[in-house]
Amino acid sequence: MSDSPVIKTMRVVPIAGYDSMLLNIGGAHNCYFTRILVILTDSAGRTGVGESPCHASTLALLERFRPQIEGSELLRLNATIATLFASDARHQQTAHTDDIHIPQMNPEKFYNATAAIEAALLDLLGQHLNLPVAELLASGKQRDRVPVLGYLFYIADRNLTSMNYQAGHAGGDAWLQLRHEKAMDAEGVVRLAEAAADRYGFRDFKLKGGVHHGEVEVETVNALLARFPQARVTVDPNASWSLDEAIYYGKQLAGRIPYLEDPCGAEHGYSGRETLAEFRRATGIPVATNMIANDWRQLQHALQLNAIDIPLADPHFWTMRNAHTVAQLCHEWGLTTGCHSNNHFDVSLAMVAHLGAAAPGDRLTAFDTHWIWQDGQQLTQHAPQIRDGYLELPEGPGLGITLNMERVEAAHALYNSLPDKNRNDALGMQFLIDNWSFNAKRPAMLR
Ligand SMILES: O=C([O-])C(=O)C[C@H](O)[C@@H](O)C(=O)[O-]
Ligand SMILES: [Mg+2]
Repeated sequence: MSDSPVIKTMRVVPIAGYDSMLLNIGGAHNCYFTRILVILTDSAGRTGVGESPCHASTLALLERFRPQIEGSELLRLNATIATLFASDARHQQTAHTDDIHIPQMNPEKFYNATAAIEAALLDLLGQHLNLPVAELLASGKQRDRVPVLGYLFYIADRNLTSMNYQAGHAGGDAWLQLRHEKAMDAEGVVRLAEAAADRYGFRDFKLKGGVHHGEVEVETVNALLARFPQARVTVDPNASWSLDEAIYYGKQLAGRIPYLEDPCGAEHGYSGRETLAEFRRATGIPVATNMIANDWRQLQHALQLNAIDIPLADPHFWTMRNAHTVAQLCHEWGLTTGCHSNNHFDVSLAMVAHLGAAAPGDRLTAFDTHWIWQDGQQLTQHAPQIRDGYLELPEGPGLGITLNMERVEAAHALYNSLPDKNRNDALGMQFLIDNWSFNAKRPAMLR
């Protein structure tokens, strides 16, 4: 035995929080969103934490991994994580009925589970060494703050539903009120952007598309650019446009947007990687993706086809250390580093902050985060802060956060009270359009 601290306990805590009625190609976000916390304690009396998207199969995998984690030596975390990767769980395919953005072949639940464990181990290791996690990733800490973007959505009218969407509080900060109110057109989205820019100082915005007809979404991008002429604005229709449509809209936006995200996808026997390569050639617009380059094999094919410029390597899809390796490849190979996000709590925000802080080079596009939609629901004593358009690296060793256990238990109780625990964006859409069902090629409001 070395003199390494030993992992004593691994607690897996499914949790829930509140969300607005945000629209995307998969439908409408539920009034609740769910995540998982992995909380590790070690023989030195420390606590480490990681966060991941929540799904019943991820919870089952975490239970399966427990024997490999409890009793392991902290300083041998490389070997511990390697045993997880060596297990057959990595290659098992899971059911994807509720997932809209991840290709069928991607065993993403394995990565979600492993990512949360790895983050918690890195948190403990950083505390043991008295170093921030950013210093433990291969290139070490490069910066103290990471540019992040204002992630804008069209918002449906919650009053049309019988679901428990929260209302904002009038008279306070405009963002904290507007994020709960209907915003179905360019004017509404510009108001949201103004409120978000006032509160967080954003200079970059991304519009979640795949909701209205492409013309309407281009009009919204134009309205954002007119209101924020210095800002970097883009749109992500989640591959709902055909290649022809993507080229048509792309040519209207060319020269005024920094990149387009997944403008088109698989069609007529051609893969998404092939259509994106054609889109790039036709428009010259850089392409970002979180849909067709989510593991090493997909990334390899995407790069061979020259299909993408910005792989949005989300640490929850890759693990923090693998996402950092993608950032290194971007740096060495002339690509741009970026990061995808889903709704999340502040543990994930800290994971993203450390990843961004350690990404080498200066070709970094503003990272995604949905956290502004959850701001105020934090589960830590002091959530990382977004100021002046930057996510600040929390101070202190490890991830630099301390859980507020009272809030964690309340979020766990909320999760336990939910009838539907897995994500299902079709539910809310039924209040807007009768018998609505998902169609990967149709924006959500067009049926
Ligand atoms: O394509 C993307 O950027 C995302 O997957 C981000 C989120 O999942 C977003 O689309 C959502 O949650 O509606
Ligand atoms: Mg995307």
